[in-house]
Amino acid sequence: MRGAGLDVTTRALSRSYVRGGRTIEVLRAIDLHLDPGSFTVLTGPSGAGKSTLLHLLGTLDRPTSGEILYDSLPPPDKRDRDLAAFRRTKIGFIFQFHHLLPEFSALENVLMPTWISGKDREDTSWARTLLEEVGLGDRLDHKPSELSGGEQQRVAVARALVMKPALLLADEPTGNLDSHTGLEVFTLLQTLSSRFHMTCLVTTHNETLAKKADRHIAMDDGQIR
Ligand SMILES: Nc1ncnc2c1ncn2[C@@H]1O[C@H](COP(=O)(O)OP(=O)(O)OP(=O)(O)O)[C@@H](O)[C@H]1O
Repeated sequence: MRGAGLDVTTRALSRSYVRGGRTIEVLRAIDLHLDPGSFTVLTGPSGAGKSTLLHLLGTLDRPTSGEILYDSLPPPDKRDRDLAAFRRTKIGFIFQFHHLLPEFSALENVLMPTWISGKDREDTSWARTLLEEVGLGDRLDHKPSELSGGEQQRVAVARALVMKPALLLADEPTGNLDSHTGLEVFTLLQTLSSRFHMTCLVTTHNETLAKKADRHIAMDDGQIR
């Protein structure tokens, strides 16, 4: 896997919503830098703006003002197709709920992003390697319902890595897991970030996990504290 994590910089990144004639400032002029290959945990109370920040960094949403630079460049914005390709090839996502497709096996779920990118991107041997990396080499043919919660989240981790992303965004990846399994999945993310030199930003409400990261950023009320 390519060993080049993405360098991510935000400048005065802001996002607000207008509701009932009132403007809600969810992110307030955030200046953030993620070094290539770094592993950072983001904590903060509910409503602090963590998910909103991850959505912006993942180009799933656009800032109201300010900018995000990836390796010093803005993301493509001229044509949505270019932006979708940028997102698909550079960024991996993991969410609290794994969103695996129930009709498909673990291996097929991992391959899914490659199918969406075009059949020529399919790389079954890489998908198998990833499932081995996450400890599921003997569960390739299992459907999600035949896997434990922790195993399902491991499949989601392998799926997030199949396109060899340079940036991995994980929004409460352990939020739905018991503390032991959550620690295992968190440690796995740290190991993979280091092995593949992938820039990682992980949100959690778990302070014990936050202490294990190289870097811990705390957010409150739309700002970094
Ligand atoms: N589409 C929207 N319209 C209006 N307000 C929104 C919208 N999306 C998010 N918000 C508001 O933005 C604030 C931040 O939400 P966000 O989901 O980023 O918080 P969070 O820190 O991830 O919280 P949690 O830890 O509970 O997941 C909340 O007050 C939320 O209500």
